[in-house]
Amino acid sequence: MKTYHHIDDFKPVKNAVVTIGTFDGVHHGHRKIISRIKELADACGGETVILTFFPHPRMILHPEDDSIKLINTINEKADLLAQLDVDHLIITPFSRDFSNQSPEDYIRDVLVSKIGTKKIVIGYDHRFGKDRRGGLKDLLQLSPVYGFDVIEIPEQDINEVAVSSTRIREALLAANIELANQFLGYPFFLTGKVIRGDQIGRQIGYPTANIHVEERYKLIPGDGIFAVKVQHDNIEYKGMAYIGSRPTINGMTRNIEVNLFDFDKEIYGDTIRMEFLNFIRGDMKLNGLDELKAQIARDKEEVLKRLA
Ligand SMILES: Cc1cc2nc3c(=O)[nH]c(=O)nc-3n(C[C@H](O)[C@H](O)[C@H](O)COP(=O)(O)O)c2cc1C
Ligand SMILES: Nc1ncnc2c1ncn2[C@@H]1O[C@H](COP(=O)(O)OP(=O)(O)O)[C@@H](O)[C@H]1O
Repeated sequence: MKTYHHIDDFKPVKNAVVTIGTFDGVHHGHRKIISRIKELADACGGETVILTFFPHPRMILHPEDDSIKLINTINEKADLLAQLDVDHLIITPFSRDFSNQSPEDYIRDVLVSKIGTKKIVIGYDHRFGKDRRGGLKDLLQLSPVYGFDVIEIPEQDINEVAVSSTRIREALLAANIELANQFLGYPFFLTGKVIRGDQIGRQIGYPTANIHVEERYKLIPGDGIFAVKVQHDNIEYKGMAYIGSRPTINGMTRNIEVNLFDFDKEIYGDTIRMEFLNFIRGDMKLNGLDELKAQIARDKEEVLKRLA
């Protein structure tokens, strides 16, 4: 898959089969749409193109605004789409200029001239152009003029996509990993850098790599203890993760930490990827470090059972 960080970097391709959307999560519903464009492209010897928008204007205008939470970072999304063998991913900033184009200009300049659209697969309710004035109707009207086909994704499929995204976000926020993963069709994951913590972990025999996720818009699951798989330096480890504010030691910050099994290396500054597989239990305020240590030992047994 080729990725372009601006629409202007893309050179129109022959027989572009295009779809447009956010594709947050790249879940079951999204995969169905992607299968559709791949089938259409195969049938006409064309190439699949996904047009997605990033960053959201709210992120640029209000960088301190933390309210946007997404299942995937833009890089994670690109990786997931690459795994699905999409040919081209165009990531374009949702700038004022871009959104101020009239529907007609958008169709002619972006879809036809810049992308070379021959077929567009689009949700029944998709809106574009200034004040979101453009829609399916405009595409259908102009399709004979510019020689492309419009394939509508019916309401039922679009609703399924929206419902899945909402359910996944809600499930993750409620630490219901199994349900989120069921909707996603793959284990939810995050990626971050290992930073220094209070170095209490090693004192109780469970060192934990504290993970800093750079993208503030990445959705972090609700508090709890999780069975995880961690990739570090192309090796996969089993482990147990903790998300919470460490009430036992009156922690001040919400941490993402992981104790890796059969591992004993200093990895500060390294990047790790963590896949969430099971929820084990909720966060608790234990009575001192000895109780915490005993509880973590029980957690480990439970995690090993789940990951067996
Ligand atoms: C499997 C596991 C379960 C944990 N459960 C709790 C808990 O229930 N309550 C709590 O306050 N901290 C819990 N912690 C977090 C510990 O308090 C934390 O790892 C410890 O303070 C070390 O922090 P440090 O990495 O900053 O040194 C848990 C950690 C792990 C790895
Ligand atoms: N099995 C392990 N799991 C996680 N981190 C480990 C492990 N073994 C060694 N480490 C190292 O120890 C660090 C965690 O130790 P800890 O005492 O909890 O310190 P900190 O509070 O700085 O995280 C990790 O960042 C990593 O560099």
